[in-house]
Amino acid sequence: MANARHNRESIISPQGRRDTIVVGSFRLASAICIAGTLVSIGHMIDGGGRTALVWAIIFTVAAGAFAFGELSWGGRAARAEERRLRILLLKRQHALATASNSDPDGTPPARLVTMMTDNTERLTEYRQVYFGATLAAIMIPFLILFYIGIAIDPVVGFVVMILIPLIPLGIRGFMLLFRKASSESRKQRDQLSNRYLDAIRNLNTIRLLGAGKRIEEELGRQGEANRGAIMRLLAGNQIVIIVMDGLFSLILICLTAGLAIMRSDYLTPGESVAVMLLTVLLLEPLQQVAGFFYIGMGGRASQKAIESYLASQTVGPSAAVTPDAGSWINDRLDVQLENVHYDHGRGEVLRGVDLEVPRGGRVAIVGRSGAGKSTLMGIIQGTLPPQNGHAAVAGRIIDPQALTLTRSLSASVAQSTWMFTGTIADNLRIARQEATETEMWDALERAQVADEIARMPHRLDTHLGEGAAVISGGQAQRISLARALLSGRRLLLLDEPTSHVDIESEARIIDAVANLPRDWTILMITHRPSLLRIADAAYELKEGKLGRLELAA
Ligand SMILES: Nc1ncnc2c1ncn2[C@@H]1O[C@H](COP(=O)(O)OP(=O)(O)OP(=O)(O)O)[C@@H](O)[C@H]1O
Repeated sequence: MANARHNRESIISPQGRRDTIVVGSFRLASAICIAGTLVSIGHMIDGGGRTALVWAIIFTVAAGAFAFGELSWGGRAARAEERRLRILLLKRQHALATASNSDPDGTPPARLVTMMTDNTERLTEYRQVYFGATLAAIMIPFLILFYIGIAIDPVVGFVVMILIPLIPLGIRGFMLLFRKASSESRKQRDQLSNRYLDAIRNLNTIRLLGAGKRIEEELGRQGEANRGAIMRLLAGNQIVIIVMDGLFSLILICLTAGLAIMRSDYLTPGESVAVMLLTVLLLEPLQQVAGFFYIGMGGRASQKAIESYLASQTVGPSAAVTPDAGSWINDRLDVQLENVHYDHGRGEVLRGVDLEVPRGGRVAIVGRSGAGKSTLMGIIQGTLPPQNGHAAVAGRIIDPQALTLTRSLSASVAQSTWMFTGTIADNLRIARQEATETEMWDALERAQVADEIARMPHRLDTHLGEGAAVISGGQAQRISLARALLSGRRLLLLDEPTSHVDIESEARIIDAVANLPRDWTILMITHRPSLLRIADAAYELKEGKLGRLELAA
C-alpha cells in the first residue's frame, strides 16, 4: 500500500501537480468569463446599452485567451511529464535487468514499449490536460448556482440546485457501465503489440518453419479483436455523448425555461434569458464525461499499469556489497574478486569466488553448463550486482548501486553477435562514435577481418541488411571483436567467442586474440583447447568456487 502510494508520488511529479492546478485555473477562469458574457447579454436585453456590449466583448476575448492558455499549458506540461515518466520507466527497467540479467519479473519487452509510448501518453494526457479541467468543470455549476441564487433569484437557484446531483449520478453510472469495455480494449492492444514484436523478432525462424501464413492469420485475428474492442469503446463514447449531452441538456434547459416563465413576476426578461443561457454552463462536467472514455479511463488504466510495473520487486536478493576498502584495491589487477556470492533467487550459484586477473593477463574460465560462468561474467561486466564480498574491475570497486559505471570499464564479445541494421561502419561506431576510418581499419585488421571487408564493393559502407544476412557468422564475430577493440576499453571479456563459428573463423579469432598486445587484459570463458592454449592461467568454476587448473605446457 505504502509502495503504491510511493509510486503514485513518483509518477506524478510536484511540477505535474502544479500544472494540473494551472490548467484547472485556466478552465475555471474561462468559464467565469463565458458566464460574464452571458450575464452581459442579459443586461443588453434589459437596456444595458453600450456598456453591456463592451463587457460582453471583454469577457468573450478573455474567455478565449484563458481557453488558449489551458490548451497550450496542458500540452506543454503533458510532454514534459511524458519525458520524465519515460526516464523513470527506463531506470526501473535497467534496475530490474541488472538484478536478473533477463526480462525482469517476466515483463515482456512489448509491454514495456506499450508502457513507454501508449500508456505514458494516455496517462499524461489524463493527468496534465484532462484532470485539472475536470476538477474545474465540477466546480463550475456550483459557482453558477451561487451567482444565480445571490444575484438573480434564490428560488430559481434552489430548484436548479436540486437537479444538479443527477449529473454526477449519471456520470458514475456510465463509468461503471463502460469500465469493462475500456480495460478489454487495453488488454487487446497489449496482446497485439506483443504478437507483432514477437513476429518481427522471429521473422527468420518463422520463414524457415514455413509458419508465415499461420502467423499472418493469427495476427489478422488478433487485429480484428483489437478493432472490435476499440469499436465497442467508441460506441460507448457515442452513447454517452448522445444520452448525456442531448438528454441532460434538453431536460435542464426546458426546466429552467419553465422556471423562468413561472418566476416572470420576479425576473426581468434579460435575467430570464441569462438564467437559461447560464444553465448551459451547468452541463460543463458533461462535456468532460464525453472525453472520459478515451482520456479518463485510458489514463487511469495506464496509471495502474505503470504503477504496478514500478512496484514490481527486483528479482534475487538485494545486494549487500558496500563499496568500501579503497586500500584493498591492487592497481596491477584488472579484475579482482574476493569472496563474491550470487544467488538468482534459487540458491547460491557463486559461493565465495576469488579471482585475480593481472593487467595484460590472459585468463580462461571453464566449467560445466549451469556452473555459473555467465553469472560470474555478468558481475564483471556490470550487468549483475555482486551480493557480498569485494569486487573491483579496472581498478574501481563495483558499486552495486552504480553498475552503469562498471559497464563502461570492459568490452565484451558474446557467443553470437547481434549486428544492427546499417553499414559495417555504423556497427563499429556503436562502440565509439567518433572513431575515424583509420581506427576502424586498424581494429578490423587486429580482428583479422579487414581483408574480407576490403574485398567487398562498398567496404566499410557495406549494408549488412536484416540479421546481417550479407556476412557469415564468423565474420560477424570478428567484427564484434573489432568493435570491442575499438571501444578503447582495455579489459576484454570473451564468452565462448568461437563456439558458433566455422573452423577458419575460429582459427582467425584465436590468432587475433593471441596477437593482441599486452595492453589488453583478456578474460575468457571457453572450452576450446585452442583458446585455453593462449591463456596464462585457467580456472574451473565448480560448486560455486573457482579452482586453478594446470595448463598443459
Ligand atoms: N536470471 C536468472 N534467474 C534465475 N536463475 C538463473 C538466472 N540466470 C541463471 N540462472 C541459473 O543460475 C545457474 C548458473 O547459470 P549460468 O548461466 O551462470 O551458468 P553457465 O555456467 O554460464 O551455463 P552455460 O555454460 O550453460 O551458459 C543455472 O542453474 C541457471 O539456471
